Order: sequence, then C-alpha cells, then structure tokens
Amino acid sequence: MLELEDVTVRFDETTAVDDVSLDLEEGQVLAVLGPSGCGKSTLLRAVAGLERLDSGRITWHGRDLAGVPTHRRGFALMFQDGQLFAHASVADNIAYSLRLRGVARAARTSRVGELLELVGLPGYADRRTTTLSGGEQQRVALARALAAEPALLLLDEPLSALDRSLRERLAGDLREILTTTGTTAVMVTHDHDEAFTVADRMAVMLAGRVAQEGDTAQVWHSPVSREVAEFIGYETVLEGPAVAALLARADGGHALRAGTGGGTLALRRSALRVDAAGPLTGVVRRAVSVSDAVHLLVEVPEIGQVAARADDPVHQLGDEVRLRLDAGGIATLP
Ligand SMILES: Nc1ncnc2c1ncn2[C@@H]1O[C@H](COP(=O)(O)OP(=O)(O)OP(=O)(O)O)[C@@H](O)[C@H]1O
Repeated sequence: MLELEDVTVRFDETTAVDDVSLDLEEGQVLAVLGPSGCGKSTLLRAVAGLERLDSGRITWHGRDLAGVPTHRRGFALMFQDGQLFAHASVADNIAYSLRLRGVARAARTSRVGELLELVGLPGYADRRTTTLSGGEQQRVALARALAAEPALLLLDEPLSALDRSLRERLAGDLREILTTTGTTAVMVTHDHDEAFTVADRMAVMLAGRVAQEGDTAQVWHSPVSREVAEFIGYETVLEGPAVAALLARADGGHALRAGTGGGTLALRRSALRVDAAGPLTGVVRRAVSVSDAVHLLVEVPEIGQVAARADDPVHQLGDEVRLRLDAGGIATLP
C-alpha cells in the first residue's frame, strides 16, 4: 500500500506540493486531478523518487521510501509522450525491461505477444515505432510500462497528447487494462472525465493541496467546495436567493427539495435541458454547437445566468427557452 503523509515539496519560493496526505490500496487506481501548475506532476515525481521531499514521508507497504532511489522502487513511469525508443521495433521497446532482467528470448517474445494483445495491437511486434499513430504509440508505451510488472504504475497525463475521441476511447481501454491486470496506479490528469473513467479514487489538487479525496463517484456527486465543483465540471453555482428561486420554480415534489436546505447548489450543464414543458423560463445569451448538442448560457430571472444544454441548434441569441431540471446533475455544496 502507498501512503503519503504530510508531503511538502518546495522549489525556492514555490511550494509545489503543500502538506499532502493520501493513501492507496493495492489494486486501486488513484487519479490526481487538478489544473495546470497545481503540483500534480511534482507529487507524482516525488512518489517516483525524482523529487526530494522538504517534509513528510512516503511509504510503500509500510517501508519509508526516503533514500530508496527511483530504480529500486519497483515502480514504472509513463509520461504524456510515451518516450519510446524511436529506432527500435515495437517488440524491442516492450521487451526492454525484460531484457534488463535477463528474461530469455523465447519468454520475452511470448510476453510481448501477450502485452500486445492486452493493449489491442496484436501483430505489431515488428513495426518501427516511428510508423505508429499517436494512439498506437501510447498503447506501446503502456505495454512497455506493464512489461516490468511494476508494483505501482505512475501515469503522468498519459492521454493528453491525443485528440479528444481517441482520448475517450483509450481512457476506457486503460481502465479495462489496469483492472484486468490488477495494477495499482496513480494517474495525473487535468481532465475530469478521464479521471472519472479510469480511476477508483480521485484526489482533486488545487494550489499544491488536496482539496478533496475519495471514491471517484462520491467526489463526482458530492464536491466539498465551489472550487472543486467548478473544476470537476459543475458550470453553474447558485447561492442564496437564486437557490430559493430555483427551488420555488422547480416542479412541486422535486427530488431537489429534499436535502438542499437553501445552501449552495452546483449544477452540471446536463442538469438544465431545454424542454418546452420545463418549469424555468429564460433568455438565450450564448449558444455554441458541439458535436452532439448545443451549449447554451441562459439568463433566468431571479436566478441569473445558467449553463444549459439543448439537443438541436434551433435557438438564437435572445430567444426565450424553457428548461427542465435533472436532479442527477445537481450537487448541494456544504
Ligand atoms: N524544477 C522546478 N523548479 C522550479 N519550479 C518548479 C519545478 N518544477 C515545478 N515547479 C513549479 O511548481 C509548481 C507545480 O508544478 P507541477 O509541474 O507539479 O504542476 P502540474 O500541476 O503538474 O502542472 P501541469 O499540468 O502544467 O504540468 C509550478 O508552479 C511550477 O512552476
């Protein structure tokens, strides 16, 4: 089990990682999610033994890792760009750690075959890595990292160099591969959807500190602060009279009334959908078409501007629209 206790890493005036405590059970995947510059890569590098701690400690199965060099930790690292050996074949890239460990050729070949199956690239063994697409390169990098059977796999933005649709697909595959192999992993990402798809647990990091940590679904549905909510995709936050106005207009026995207690509400865009029979009325202030929907900003009297979603692009600026509420996309902030 991995345990971080009050870990701090400073660079001169900057406290990149500020008193962070986290733990991870064997076989689990933890996503460290946060905006650029929040310290997540530094945290990962500290676990890998690539950054010195200013205070705190990191233990693995109870053993303090201070003084244990990177190559003796038994962890594997995979970065954004995969960093494959450009002029070697796919098989040689994947077999690299096996060769270092003195695994015999036949066993290496068979293991490479298994790993290529696992990452969805059967038959790619003899390809040069320079002839692969970005997504294929990331799959090979993952196979190479898994070949060493690392006690812990550390992934730093493994999918961020890829285009969106590929990223979504690979995130699903990554989840399946990590689960199938029972790999314990920490993945750093700035993409909340990716964190949700891949990880069992999620730690949201803001300005060097862990703002919230927990089960992925729990963090997703119950953010503890406005900052966390906004970072994980709740685009509208309503307080005070706006909440009262929303609840007053929502359908009579709406699930929302229970548990809200007039506090602060965070709403995902998916919580407010254009629906001719919806209870809220507002005016469209912005409309942006995306692949399968239209993202709207709607001004609702007494509530203010809210992010909403429409299924078709028929709405113009200034149009009046009605909105329906979906309680599944609404969280009550403490
Ligand atoms: N070697 C270093 N020397 C000085 N400052 C550093 C160093 N590495 C990181 N920092 C600073 O520490 C802070 C955290 O950096 P870090 O790379 O961990 O953030 P991050 O969350 O991974 O960001 P990104 O998503 O942009 O990679 C930043 O302010 C960065 O400028």
